[in-house]
Amino acid sequence: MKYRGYSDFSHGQTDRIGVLVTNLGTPDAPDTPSLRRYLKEFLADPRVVEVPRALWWLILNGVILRIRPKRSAAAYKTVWTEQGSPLLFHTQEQAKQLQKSLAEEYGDDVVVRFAMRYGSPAMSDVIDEMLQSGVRKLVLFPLYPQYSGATSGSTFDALAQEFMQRRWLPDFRFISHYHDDAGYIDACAQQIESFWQQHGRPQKLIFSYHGVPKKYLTQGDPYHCECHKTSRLIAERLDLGKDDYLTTFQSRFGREEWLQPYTDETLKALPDAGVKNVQVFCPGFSADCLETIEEIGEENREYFAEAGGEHYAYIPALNSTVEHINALTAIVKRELQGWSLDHDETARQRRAAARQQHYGELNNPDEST
Ligand SMILES: C=CC1=C(C)c2cc3[nH]c(cc4nc(cc5[nH]c(cc1n2)c(C)c5CCC(=O)O)C(CCC(=O)O)=C4C)c(C)c3C=C
Ligand SMILES: [Fe+2]
Ligand SMILES: [Fe+2]
Repeated sequence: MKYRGYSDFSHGQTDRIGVLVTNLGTPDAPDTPSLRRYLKEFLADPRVVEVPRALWWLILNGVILRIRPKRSAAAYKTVWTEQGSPLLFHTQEQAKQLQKSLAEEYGDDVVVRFAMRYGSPAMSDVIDEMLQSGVRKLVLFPLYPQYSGATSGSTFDALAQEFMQRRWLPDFRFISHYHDDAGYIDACAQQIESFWQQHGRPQKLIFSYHGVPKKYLTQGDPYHCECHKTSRLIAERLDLGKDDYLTTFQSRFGREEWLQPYTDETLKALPDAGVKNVQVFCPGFSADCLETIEEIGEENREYFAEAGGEHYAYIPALNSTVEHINALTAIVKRELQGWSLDHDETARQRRAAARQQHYGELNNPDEST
C-alpha cells in the first residue's frame, strides 16, 4: 500500500486539536557514534546546507563526519545532565506546561506533543501517535521565534514529507514565526529585567542570534531582519538607547561568510573600545542548549576575558518561565481561532452516536464524518 491509513477507524470518535511543538534536535548521547548519526541527518538537509548535493555528499562524508562528531561529542559532554540533553528536557517541559495552560480553557480537546526535527523523538512517530488519538486539526509550532528556511522552513518540509505518505490529511496551521509577538517580547524583557534585579545592568547588552550563511539573506530569507526587529522591540520595551545594545550572530559553521557582526569577534573587540562589562542574551533560542550554555556561557566568556573584559554574564534563555509559557499559550490560542471546539460534552456525544448510527445504516465505512 502506497498511502498509510487506518483500518480500525470508528465514525464515533471525537475530533481533537493537536499542537506539535518542535525544536531542532539533539544527539541521543554525548558520544561520537550518536553525534555522527545526528549530524549526518541534520547536515544532509538541503535547507540547512545549500551546496550542490554531489559535492556536499563528498565533503560531508569524506571530511566533516570524520572530524566533527568527536569534537562535538566533547562539547556536548560539558552540558549533558542527568536528565539528558538540555534542549530535550527544556522542550519536553515547555510542551508539558503548554498542555497544562491550554487545558484550562480547552480541557482535553487540545493535545500538545513535542518532537525534534532531527533525531528523537522523531516528528513522524509523534504525528502518528497524535493522529491515532483522534487529532483532525493540527498546529505545527516550531519554537523558532525568527523565521529561516533552514529552521522553520525545514520543519514544515518534514511535516509535508510525512503527510505525502498518508491517505487522510487533517486541517493544518503552521506558526512560521513570532519574532514580534508582544507576549514573546515581554517575556524576553522580563527575563532580562529580573536578571538585572539580581546582578545589575551591563555597559552593553548583546543580543546574540544563531547565524546563517549571508547568501540566505541576499537570496530573500527574512531571518536577519526578524532578528534585528526582535532586538529593537526588546530594547524599546527596556527603554534602551541605541548605544546600550548590539545585535550579533554566533555559531558560524564552514568557510563561507555568515551574517555579521560575529558574536565572538565582537566580544574580542569590545574591551579595546572601552566596553568591559557585558551581558549576553539569546532571544532566538527558546531553550538553553549547547549553543547557549557552552558557546555563549563558556567559550565566548573566555574570549572576552582574554581581550581584557572584566564582567561577563550570560542571561538564561526563556526555557519554561511563566512569561514564556503564557506567550506561547497566547500564540497558540490565536492560531486556534476559527477552529470550532465543542465544549458541550453531552451534545458532542449525542452527535457522535447519531453519526455512528447513520453510517452504520449506510454501511459505508469509508464515508467521512
Ligand atoms: C535558533 C536557530 C538556529 C538556526 C538559524 C540554525 C542554523 C544552522 N545551524 C547549523 C549548524 C549547527 N547547529 C548546531 C546546533 C544547534 N543549532 C540550533 C539552532 C539553530 N541553528 C540549536 C538550538 C542547536 C543546539 C542543539 C543542541 O543539541 O543543543 C550544530 C550541532 C552542534 C555542533 O556540532 O556544533 C551544528 C553543526 C547550520 C549549518 C545552520 C544554518 C544553515
Ligand atoms: Fe544550528
Ligand atoms: Fe536585514
